Amino acid sequence: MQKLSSSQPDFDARLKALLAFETAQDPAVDTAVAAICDDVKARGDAAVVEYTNRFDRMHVASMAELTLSRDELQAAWERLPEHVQGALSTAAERVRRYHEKQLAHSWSYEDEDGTLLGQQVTPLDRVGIYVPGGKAAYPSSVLMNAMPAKVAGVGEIIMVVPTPNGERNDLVLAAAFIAGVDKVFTCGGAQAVAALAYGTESVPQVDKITGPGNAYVAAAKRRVFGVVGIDMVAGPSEILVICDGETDPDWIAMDLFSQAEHDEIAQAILLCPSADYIAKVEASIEKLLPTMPRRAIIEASLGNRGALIEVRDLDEACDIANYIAPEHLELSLAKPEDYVAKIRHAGAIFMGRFTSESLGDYCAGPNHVLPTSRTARFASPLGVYDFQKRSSLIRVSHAGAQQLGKVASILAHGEGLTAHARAAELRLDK
Ligand SMILES: NC(=O)c1ccc[n+]([C@@H]2O[C@H](COP(=O)([O-])OP(=O)(O)OC[C@H]3O[C@@H](n4cnc5c(N)ncnc54)[C@H](O)[C@@H]3O)[C@@H](O)[C@H]2O)c1
Ligand SMILES: N[C@H](CO)Cc1c[nH]c[nH+]1
Ligand SMILES: [Zn+2]
Repeated sequence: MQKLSSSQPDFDARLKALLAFETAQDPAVDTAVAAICDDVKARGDAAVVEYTNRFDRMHVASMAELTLSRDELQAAWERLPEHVQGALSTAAERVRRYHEKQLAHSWSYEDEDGTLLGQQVTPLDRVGIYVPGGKAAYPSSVLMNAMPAKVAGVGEIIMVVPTPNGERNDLVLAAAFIAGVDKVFTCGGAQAVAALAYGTESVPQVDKITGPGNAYVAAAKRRVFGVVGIDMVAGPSEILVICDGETDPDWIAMDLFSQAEHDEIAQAILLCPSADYIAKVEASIEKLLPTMPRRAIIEASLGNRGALIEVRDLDEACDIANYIAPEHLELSLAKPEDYVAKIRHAGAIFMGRFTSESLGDYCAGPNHVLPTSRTARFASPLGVYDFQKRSSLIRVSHAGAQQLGKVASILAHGEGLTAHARAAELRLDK
């Protein structure tokens, strides 16, 4: 794992190199994804079945074998032990309650002359949610995608999830059941994204696709954007921890592991003003790594893209955090409230020593689908707003047409658009 110090003369260049990662910019991935998407568009179900057999090592003959009804989701729920049902329900309820606060409502106002202006908010008709499943199963991602869609009032939720080797995960299916998913297709990757975007004989075309995934999924979402809406192009998971040097170093090591274990190209970084403390975290990492079932992934991730960075002070740590714009930022500090206002760019901010990022991944309430790869500079967590859209409302009164008609006429003539001008002028009193 790299060790850096902000006082190194070439620190800025080193930090830039550490962060360098562009989702789905690999031309080989783009080429493969383009071919898969075009094939699914042309051949529909047959192509989805072929690619699923190839990439997920399955042996199905038709799309029917990749289709799950609500009854099958319910059966998965009923197979779960009671304490697991309880945990899933608690998480779902907390996620629902948080997202209800995000619900936007229609609004309007009237000018003095009776002209009405406003915005009508409507849910999307049908959305597709992508639940990753290549290297791990993610029931929590089912909740994080489906609950905001449900709260928004989306008419139909179609979920896709790969089941490598044909192994279905009851927790994932049960989460889909309690979240109110309407239909599940057990396929993933670019072929699933293309099926949702273009529609096939079995998969209904959706209006928007949300959810994280690997480079193939990201490239496919980027490719189909425009045919359908997408939430974001998500990259691998990231965590940035700012610590004052007083948190148990084992806790911080495990928090870094928690995102590193997602993927060999996930990113985990610690910023701390104390070199002694950094050495303690390093020792904790060495001690704890052999105890981790996903040790190989964690080791690769920390080796590839992890770093322990000594900073001058906590203010500088906040400046660096704003540059990194991480997906997850832990403020493992005595008084996180003193620093939170200094953070302008982060997908989610976890405040205080007891707030491990992992609680946010599962059950705190806020969404865990967050902007990655520095996109928190301009993007926000997945939310109810991603499943609602807005139409402007304009109802001009007779009196309003007199005033607005004159303004529009002048501007339309200025643009040389006579029909626009005449349409306004025809409504002026003679
Ligand atoms: N941001 C979040 O909220 C969040 C949540 C969970 C996971 N993640 C991230 O999502 C990613 C999940 O990736 P994953 O791989 O586990 O699952 P995935 O479902 O994204 O990808 C699996 C699919 O990739 C396709 N694929 C694999 N190799 C291919 C190849 N050579 N050619 C064409 N297609 C191929 C297959 O179709 C397979 O079904 C990880 O990076 C993880 O960190 C993010
Ligand atoms: N940390 C992931 C988002 O980057 C979400 C997740 C799901 N399960 C565990 N973690
Ligand atoms: Zn996670």
